[in-house]
Amino acid sequence: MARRIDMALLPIEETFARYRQWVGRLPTHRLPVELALGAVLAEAAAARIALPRFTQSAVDGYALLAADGQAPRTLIGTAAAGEPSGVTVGPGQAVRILTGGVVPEGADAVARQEIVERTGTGIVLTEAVRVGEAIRHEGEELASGSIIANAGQRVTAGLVAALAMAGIDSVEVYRRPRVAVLVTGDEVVRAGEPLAPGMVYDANGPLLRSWFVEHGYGEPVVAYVRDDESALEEALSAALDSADLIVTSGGVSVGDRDFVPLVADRLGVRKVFWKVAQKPGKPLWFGMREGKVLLGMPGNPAAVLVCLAVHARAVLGRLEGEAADQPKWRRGVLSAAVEADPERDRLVRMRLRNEDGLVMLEALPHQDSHMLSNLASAHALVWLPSRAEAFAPGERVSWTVI
Ligand SMILES: Nc1nc2c(c(=O)[nH]1)N[C@H]1C(S)=C(S)[C@@H](COP(=O)(O)OP(=O)(O)OC[C@H]3O[C@@H](n4cnc5c(N)ncnc54)[C@H](O)[C@@H]3O)O[C@H]1N2
Ligand code: MOO
Repeated sequence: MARRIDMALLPIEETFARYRQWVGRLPTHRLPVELALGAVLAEAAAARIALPRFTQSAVDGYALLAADGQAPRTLIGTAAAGEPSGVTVGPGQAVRILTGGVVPEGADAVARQEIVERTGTGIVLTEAVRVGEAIRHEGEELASGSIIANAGQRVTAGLVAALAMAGIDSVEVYRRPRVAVLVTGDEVVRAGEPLAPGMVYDANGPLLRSWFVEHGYGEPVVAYVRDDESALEEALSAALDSADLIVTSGGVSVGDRDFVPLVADRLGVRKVFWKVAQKPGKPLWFGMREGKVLLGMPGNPAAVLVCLAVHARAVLGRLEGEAADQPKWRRGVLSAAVEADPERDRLVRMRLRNEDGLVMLEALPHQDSHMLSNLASAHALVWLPSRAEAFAPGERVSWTVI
């Protein structure tokens, strides 16, 4: 079944192409490895030392020559972690060694303590050992100079550890973006305040702030703006001066008080696209001014969520120099039929279950763009391309983490 294309709405795939084309990378800087957590590497990181650095024992036991079999050995020294024995082991000799201790010259195996009996001045093995037993050899994991991570890779806690272990104390990374959030709407009231008729509690401020914090960008600057052209102009101008990524919520559709496109244009933000073939989040507006990105998100909270999970992720990846140009899509199987939309791709919040190795996805109720309550049970945001007929149980679909 061919997709019915609404020319006014940009397909989601095309938005990724536009971000790739328009959004440049932020400058790079050098950071101590631990401070680089969450940032993206701007150059490959190479091990400064071989790993293991020296041939060492994997157990607490005795370093010796395997060829002596079970003949008695005399103890001639001790090697603890960080304290090499300094002796050379010959036939009929052994060195007491602790896990991580340097294997002494001459020794070619370590007998773990459990198979050793102590005699007065020496030891006897209750079973023989093979050459190389319980030894970690110098360079067996990595040669000095091996590439541990590539440019475009995000630094995780595990990578911080791997870099540190290989003697890398600082890395060149892209600067993380500064984010400003503008929550527009005269009807928006902060939680805890009285709610006059026609007013709604603010969901987008808490959503946007928490999302950026949760994803490691720190506290964004959040401002609340009335539905007033000059108030918006002032706030947006300040945001463009201070942030790399500006996200607005509300005021981006075709209503009488939807001023974001107008004011953005007046401030010299060049529109790249407005309106995407997605549900929710259709009126998404994207533009650039001197490297600064403006994502004008709709006011409906579920539209904001979708725009964050799909579009903000893609834009942040470009700003931060990530190799991927869009969120990571995984595959799963629908456990029940789901309605399709003939004009817009649907982004549906679903519950995820693993069943015999398959990821099963089940759509949650309350998917409309003004509804958020199902987030308590949602794990996955499922991308259902626009088409006339419903999606059938068992169909394979793409999803991303929500
Ligand atoms: N004639 C048309 N009307 C609308 C269209 C259209 O194509 N033609 N598109 C609809 C779609 S789709 C969406 S999405 C909305 C987006 O409108 P705006 O971006 O201008 O957003 P607002 O009108 O300001 O707000 C929409 C909705 O969300 C509530 N809201 C706003 N901010 C918050 C907040 N911080 N926390 C909680 N809820 C918020 C607001 O009260 C509205 O109910 O336009 C449709 N209209
Ligand atoms: O695009 Mo709007 O978010 O469908 O309601």
